[in-house]
Amino acid sequence: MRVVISIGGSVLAPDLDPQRVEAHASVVESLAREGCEIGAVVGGGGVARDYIGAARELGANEVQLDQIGIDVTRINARLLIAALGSQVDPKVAHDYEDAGDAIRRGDISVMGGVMPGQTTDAVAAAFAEYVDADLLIYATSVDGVFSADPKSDPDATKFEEMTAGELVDVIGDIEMNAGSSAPVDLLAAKLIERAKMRTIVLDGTDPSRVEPAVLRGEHSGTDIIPEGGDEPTYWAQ
Ligand SMILES: Nc1ncnc2c1ncn2[C@@H]1O[C@H](COP(=O)(O)OP(=O)(O)O)[C@@H](O)[C@H]1O
Ligand SMILES: O=c1ccn([C@@H]2O[C@H](COP(=O)(O)OP(=O)(O)O)[C@@H](O)[C@H]2O)c(=O)[nH]1
Repeated sequence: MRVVISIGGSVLAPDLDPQRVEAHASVVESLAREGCEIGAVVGGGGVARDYIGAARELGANEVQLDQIGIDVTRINARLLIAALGSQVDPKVAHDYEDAGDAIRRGDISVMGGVMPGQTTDAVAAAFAEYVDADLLIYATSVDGVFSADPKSDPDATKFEEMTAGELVDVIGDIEMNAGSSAPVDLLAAKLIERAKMRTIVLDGTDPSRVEPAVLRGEHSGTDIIPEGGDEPTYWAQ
């Protein structure tokens, strides 16, 4: 089974805690031992937002701010690489071809951002489509996709499952400035829809939640069901 795991910066590196990074790396290594081929995409987290905020005050434009965000995602990718064993490609992949080559060689490949105007959510979706992944996982700071932002709307309800088209509708109104927060960005949602990619959005603050989701489809987040896609297959079956 080939899986792309997007690890939000907010869950990988809300602060610089080596034990947390190690815990995420352990999950990735454990899945690799189970025979999964793995691509990981790492976000920028609070550090990216701090840099973006400072540079915005200094007058940088949105593309320049995105470039700063990309740099931070790649530093976080290096952190994850440092925690992964010898099975990882030691280079942060800067494009999908390099990432795909690493996976074909049998390595775990780690990416950060690639270009302005999007977030690592879209990188993960494009990476998953490029390598024909069986599953795309978003390990983020909320346990799934809600009808509205659960941090600001107490009446928001969680979708246990939804189509990619419904996902596009729910997140379509969220702002797209550098550093903005959404469980999955709009471009990612469109790519998931186009690729008919089976996708799970879950709470990755506890990294151990990723493994049962990948191996058995067990999680409490949101399943994004492809319209006209294949039935889910799990490695354990
Ligand atoms: N409809 C929604 N459903 C779930 N989360 C939402 C929604 N709208 C906005 N959010 C916000 O999206 C954020 C998730 O993104 P973020 O914290 O940037 O995670 P990551 O670091 O994984 O990218 C959460 O803080 C949550 O409050
Ligand atoms: O391909 C990319 C990936 C990231 N970013 C920028 O880097 C920031 C941090 O990345 P991301 O939002 O994915 O981090 P996370 O939300 O996971 O902390 C984004 O807000 C964008 O400004 C970008 O421009 N292009």
